[in-house]
Amino acid sequence: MSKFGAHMGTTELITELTYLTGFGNQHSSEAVAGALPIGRNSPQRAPHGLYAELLSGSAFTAPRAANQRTWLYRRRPSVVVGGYAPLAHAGWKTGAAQGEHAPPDPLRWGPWLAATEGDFVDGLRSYAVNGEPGLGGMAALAYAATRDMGRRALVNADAEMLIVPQQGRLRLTTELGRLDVAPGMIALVPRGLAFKVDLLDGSARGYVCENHGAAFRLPELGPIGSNGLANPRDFEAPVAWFDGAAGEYEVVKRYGGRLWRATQGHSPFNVVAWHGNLAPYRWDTARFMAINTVSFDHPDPSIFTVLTSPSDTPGWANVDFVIFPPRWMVAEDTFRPPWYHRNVMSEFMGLVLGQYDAKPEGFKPGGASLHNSYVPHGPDSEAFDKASGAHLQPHKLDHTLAFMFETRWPLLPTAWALSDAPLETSYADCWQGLKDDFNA
Ligand SMILES: O=C(O)Cc1cc(O)ccc1O
Ligand SMILES: [Fe+2]
Repeated sequence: MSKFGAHMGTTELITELTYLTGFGNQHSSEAVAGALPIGRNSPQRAPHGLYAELLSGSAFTAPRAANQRTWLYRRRPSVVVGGYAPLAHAGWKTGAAQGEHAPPDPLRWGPWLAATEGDFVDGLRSYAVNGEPGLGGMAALAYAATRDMGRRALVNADAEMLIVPQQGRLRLTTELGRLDVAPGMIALVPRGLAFKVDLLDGSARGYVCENHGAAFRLPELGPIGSNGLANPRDFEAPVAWFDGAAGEYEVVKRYGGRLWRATQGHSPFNVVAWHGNLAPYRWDTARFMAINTVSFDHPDPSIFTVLTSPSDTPGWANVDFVIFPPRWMVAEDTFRPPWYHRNVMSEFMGLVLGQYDAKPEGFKPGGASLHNSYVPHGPDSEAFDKASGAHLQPHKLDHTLAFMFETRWPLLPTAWALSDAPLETSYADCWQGLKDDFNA
């Protein structure tokens, strides 16, 4: 039984894997007793004949609160890999240079079904991109997989990867150990860490945010105080685990907005012990302590921020990860769904489960929408009529999970998103029924 008890509801999990808890903690883990050096990081000879290797997520001189690094004690250092050659890919795009012109229309896609068999890497498709790998920005992607990655690893040197499963449980094997991730949970893989995705249910589908900017962190809580929203202790990191099986491995590397591949004669998942505060995590959205009005009005969606990647301008996120979880609606004399709005920030949304209150029928689980910078949007006519006529009682929005990647830079849809993906041709029609009801 996992640490997430059955009482949490959305994600009855999975296996007996064990985890270390606490976002950003200084974790320590060893798969073999004595593999972790005590009192120093680089002894003349590391224990058990292992190699010491440092993985940093921040400049050495970053302020202590933002400093991230982990020491790995492994059977061979990751420099032992063959030469890289370019690898073609059907639809993984990153950076504004790989996007198309963004039309000033709202865009929405139905659930995507991959036409071909493939693993997690094969099944990545970018909906929308901005920024530039190495400098900042993000990409919003879909994934669909019908095969394990098996003896294939991915190293994304361009971006941290936030994975949002929508169908099918995943087993992530990372250099630091294994994580089981079900729909309703998310996984966060640090930039530059090797990992692979195997399928616990035979197939899987979901979303990915590639974050080219500052690493995701928990948002400040301000007047909320010292508890609430996503709580640090609910983030689970893996314990050290290594792959003993000999044989060839393919390493796929995202580097400079391009994909590369190399082969090596051993598994990259050969880390016997590690310690540090740069680690992959899983987190169950059912653990989100939602805060909202208990009087009136609809608060800004920033109240639902799980993780934020700040930019260099205070308050203007490179990307925020925001969820719309099950919650009670109690506002009095209030139009409860989102208001109509035009925002400077750009909003990419996905739906894991159920219905989203602003678009009860039109937005499908597995679908996606893009309301770009200054593109007007809000509840469709159906949602408006329902909410403005509703008898306002406490009401539970249940069996629902929508999310948003919100970024300060406009998102450019990709060629795939505009042509091959299930783009709706008349999305904007969902607002045409909003009549002029003015009566003077
Ligand atoms: O557009 C959306 O559906 C996302 C959203 C939700 C909300 O409650 C307020 C603003 C906002 O952009
Ligand atoms: Fe919005």
